Amino acid sequence: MNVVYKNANEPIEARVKDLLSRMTLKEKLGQMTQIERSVATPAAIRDLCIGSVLSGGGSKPFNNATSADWADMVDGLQKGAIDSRLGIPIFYGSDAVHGNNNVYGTTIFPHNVGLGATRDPDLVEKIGAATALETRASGVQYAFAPCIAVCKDPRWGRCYESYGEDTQLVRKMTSLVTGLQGKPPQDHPYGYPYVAGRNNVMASAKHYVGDGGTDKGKNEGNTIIDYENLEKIHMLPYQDCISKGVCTVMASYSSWNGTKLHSHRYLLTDILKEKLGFKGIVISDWEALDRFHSPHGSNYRSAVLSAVNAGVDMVMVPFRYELFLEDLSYLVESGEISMSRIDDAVERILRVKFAAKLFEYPMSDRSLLDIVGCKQHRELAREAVRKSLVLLKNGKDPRKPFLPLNKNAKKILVAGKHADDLGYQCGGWTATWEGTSGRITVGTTILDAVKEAIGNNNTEVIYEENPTTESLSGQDFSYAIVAVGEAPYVESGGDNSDLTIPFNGEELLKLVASESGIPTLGILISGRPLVLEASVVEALDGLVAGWLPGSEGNGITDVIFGDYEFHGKLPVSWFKSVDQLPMDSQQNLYDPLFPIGYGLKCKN
Ligand SMILES: OC[C@@H]1[C@@H](O)[C@H](O)[C@@H](O)c2nc(CNc3ccccc3)cn21
Repeated sequence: MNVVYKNANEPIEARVKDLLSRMTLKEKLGQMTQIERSVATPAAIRDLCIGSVLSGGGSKPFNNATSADWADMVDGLQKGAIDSRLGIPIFYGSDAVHGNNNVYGTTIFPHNVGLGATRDPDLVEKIGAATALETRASGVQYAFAPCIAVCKDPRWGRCYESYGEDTQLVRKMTSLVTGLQGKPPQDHPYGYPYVAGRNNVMASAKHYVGDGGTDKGKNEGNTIIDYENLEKIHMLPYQDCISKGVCTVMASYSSWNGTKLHSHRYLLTDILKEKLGFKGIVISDWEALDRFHSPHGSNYRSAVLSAVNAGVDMVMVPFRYELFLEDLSYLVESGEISMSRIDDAVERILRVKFAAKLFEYPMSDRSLLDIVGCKQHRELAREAVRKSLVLLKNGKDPRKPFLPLNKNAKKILVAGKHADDLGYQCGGWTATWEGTSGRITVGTTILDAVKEAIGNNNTEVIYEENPTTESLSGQDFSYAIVAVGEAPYVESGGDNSDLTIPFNGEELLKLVASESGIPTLGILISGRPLVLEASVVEALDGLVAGWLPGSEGNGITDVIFGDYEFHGKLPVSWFKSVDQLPMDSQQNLYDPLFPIGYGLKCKN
């Protein structure tokens, strides 16, 4: 007998209609439920017809779990789904936001602020394709990326997750969706979800809408702006993602003029689904419904009512899923949530699952394991690092450029807290949610890269994380490379209103460059512009914004030693003082230290 929904030759909409008609209410509500790995079991997934499982930032089977360990975990949960009455597969979501960064040994690409500095959408598309391969190798079919926030204020703790402050730049970088999902055929229907095949993942355009425009950059805050500017500044990148067939859109924790996005029917349904024609899934953010009321998690049924009726199709619960299902079931039985709303949500979920070919390929493809952290991907990441670095100063005298540095110098000092710390280089959303210090995965630090670049020359490389005038005196260094910057942070933990260089970074730059009088290149490893006193810039011979480059530190030495030319241009305005924030490059009063788009070349 031809069971339409099980037949891959049937049109997707026919499969959706057939499967929906076979589902009980309980199964439909289960599909709208996304739960966290730590509370997921094959039995619960089977019995409740759970639609999806996720790893919250850093949630993994065990420490240093490899891609194969992840694939074992995901496949184990998928078996529960396949054993359910109708055999509807789950999709497993993870924040693969700069590579498959939760997993040990994967390629870690520069965070989005650095990719914005490249101005290279083709490169970003390739990064998406590489990320998709390494993500699928771990069994994960769904990446919570790209973040297409237009970050208008660097005080925002998620500034580094944004490609920049300019809408048109962010629009170009939505090419990541095509890299992750694959390129839809010419005749692909507008707004319809698309995934090319097993080497691709579903993407999530986030966080809809205006997350990067909140007042004073407060994370999960309030974006105070009229609709015309909300659309012009923050919504246009969603149109680009929808036109590329993005499978999901994640709602923002933030509010628009005082109303939470997660309960905003006009923006989620009237605009996103109806006006913009989005046919995929609107997914909530983590515990977003628990944050509707105070105390956290209170009045939950009311939050479920608001969010689902506003247009949220799948809820990233992620822990209290029995309560979610109980409340949702009550609200449907009572008629406060209509069956047509439930059917719309479930149709969208099934549509994405059929489009992603999950019914045909529910299990991981172990043949992909060899591609994880492979040379080709690391070379791509190294290219991205090269192209992301922005040269802000090159010499105290324009006629005497300081860079490129001499690989055959007699004696080089490498210093600073960020010179030999892979975790700091990678930033947040790496190995753990917040990110950490140290050798957190496979990669090359700045110090490693300097030593590799110097090779067997007679050059002496001295490393001191925290030198003093005493330790430096009489050492006769040819020059110094001093890497300073931010420790990793994430979300509200990164909200910061003074934006000075942590760990006394400015003092160290001054100590090496002026007090010790060593010709010095400063490298700033940070997710955003930081305060640079004029005296510090003046004291330095060279200054480079390195952003959060990820695992391939060689990309940094490629350009500072002149094997490649600098390419990067600022994706954000570099303020003189935080009193100037938020900066607007369109205003006459615009008076940055370095303007958006600024970036020197080495050789001219
Ligand atoms: O990891 C899933 C999502 C991620 O995709 C979103 O971009 C991000 O907003 C997000 N945040 C959390 C967890 N947030 C959290 C905040 C405070 C305490 C515990 C968790 C999960 N997620």
